[in-house]
Amino acid sequence: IPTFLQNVLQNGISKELNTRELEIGELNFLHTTDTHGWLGSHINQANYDADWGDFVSFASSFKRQKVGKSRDLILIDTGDKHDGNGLSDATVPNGRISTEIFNEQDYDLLTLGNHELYTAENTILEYYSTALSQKFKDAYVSSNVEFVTDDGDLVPFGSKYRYFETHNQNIRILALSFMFNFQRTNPRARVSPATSIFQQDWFKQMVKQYPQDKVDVIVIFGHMPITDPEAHEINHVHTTLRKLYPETVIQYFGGHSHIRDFAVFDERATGLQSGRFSETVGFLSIDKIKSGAPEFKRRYIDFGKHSFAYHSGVSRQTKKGQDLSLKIASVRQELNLNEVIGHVPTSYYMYSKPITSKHNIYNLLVTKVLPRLKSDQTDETKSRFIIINTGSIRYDLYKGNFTKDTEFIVSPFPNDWNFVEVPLSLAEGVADYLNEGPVLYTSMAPPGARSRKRHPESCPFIHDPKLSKGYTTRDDFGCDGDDVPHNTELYFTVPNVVQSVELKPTDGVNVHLVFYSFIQKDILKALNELGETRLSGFEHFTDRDCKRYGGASTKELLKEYIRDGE
Ligand SMILES: O=c1ccn([C@@H]2O[C@H](COP(=O)(O)O)[C@@H](O)[C@H]2O)c(=O)[nH]1
Ligand SMILES: [Zn+2]
Ligand SMILES: [Zn+2]
Repeated sequence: IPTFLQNVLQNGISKELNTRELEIGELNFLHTTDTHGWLGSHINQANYDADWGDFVSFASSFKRQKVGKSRDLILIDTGDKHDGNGLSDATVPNGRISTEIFNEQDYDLLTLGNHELYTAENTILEYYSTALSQKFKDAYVSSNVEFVTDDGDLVPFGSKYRYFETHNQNIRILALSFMFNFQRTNPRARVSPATSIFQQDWFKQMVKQYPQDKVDVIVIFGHMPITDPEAHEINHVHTTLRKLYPETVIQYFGGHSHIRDFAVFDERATGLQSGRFSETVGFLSIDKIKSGAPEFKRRYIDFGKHSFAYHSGVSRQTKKGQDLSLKIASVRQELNLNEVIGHVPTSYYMYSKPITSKHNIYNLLVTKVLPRLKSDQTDETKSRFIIINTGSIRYDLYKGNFTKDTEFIVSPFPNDWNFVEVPLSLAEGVADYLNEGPVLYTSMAPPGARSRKRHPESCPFIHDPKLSKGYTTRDDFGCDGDDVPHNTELYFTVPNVVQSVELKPTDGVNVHLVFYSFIQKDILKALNELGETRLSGFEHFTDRDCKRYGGASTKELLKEYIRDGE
């Protein structure tokens, strides 16, 4: 037994982790979200050093040792399982092996995220290997997403809802799951607005069959942020549900915005969101469920071996967990994810260094990496602007080995480059236009900024070099949600887009504006609005004016830059 666990077992406290026991209630939940293929642990970050085998072990030991036979535990995931790590992205199709590994966890409720809907192959894989699987056919719920069959028929993506009773306390649960209003689905799926389901026959029938007196807890889990200052989707859902179930306890589990978050909806309803990239396991408990005054407790557990051992009281993996960790290690070998391509001389950060810093990753991209882009479709004698959305970069680039895995971690998307030839006077306004507008898809605004509208005041800054760097979370219950205090990360704002500009002195008035096909609609909107105000007799640009630019993806360019050195 490691010394730290001996301390825990003898004294009930963890000096090393500086944490305290979880407050177990009648009904308990462990929640993951936005894992994005991070099933093989964070090799560079000691506090997130657990892999999926450790997590599977933890959930079963925690249930056995801490929850016991008199209380209940429900395990939930809220989607986004692709795009962000070599384990999912280095296979064809993307997720071929990581889906099998992920599905080893015994989830009671699970659903899909938008990353299961960008490509048809991911949607088909998710539908057949998970939603329809023998193991998850009851647990997989999606109330507002449908799958399009080979014949073009629309069928529910899993169950529309799930009603069940817990084993120990016989708590009657009614669970529904909502995807945010995602508009970029491939043709094999359809997402309807969440609130539209309240008009549908199956929903009305469900309310009739399971009215308030037959339900103890409503669980709404889905790929939708629990704090949504722009669209308020979850709040619209809550308003309707509360009318139908005025007294029932409602517990939300959200995702998509990648933050640790907890929100109080009313005295009988709260929501939990559990971060991203297997950095967090969210814990939530509800006590006094039938008293009319339920008590909610929440905690954000770091996805690390020490945290798991402390909270389960067991430091050894289960046989199943051990086998899974061995499988993950061998899949990583098979996919050559540890293959060293180059050396990163210093770390580059997304938001813990200002964008003007030479340690900021966007700064590195626009000054050193994007200028390496070469078109295989058009001449390159013209001046050019290369614009990328900051949301396309997903993780910090750490000092040390740059491996095959690193490529996918930093920039997982195989985005195509397109371009449009435009007057210089328009091109130079596009980035500012997009940055002054609303959030472009998910920008990589830092976690604090994404919940700041709700909590303008932040938690006390922790500066203790002995602690690991990480989150200091402010939520509706205050500042004590992080299971382990971290040395607070500094956050600087990140714009919607960044650009690399190459102006050639001999050039005419037209330039090439190069961008990811993913943001073409936004580029056209910017050009057309700027054109209308800046140029007389302006004619709108359309998709037909946008041509393929070709050339290597950002992930390739970054890899080559690191391999070649400065
Ligand atoms: O091809 C793509 C696909 C996605 N993105 C970026 O990712 C987010 C969505 O990721 P979540 O994990 O669902 O938040 C999207 O808004 C884009 O910012 C991309 O750049 N290219
Ligand atoms: Zn996500
Ligand atoms: Zn998402």
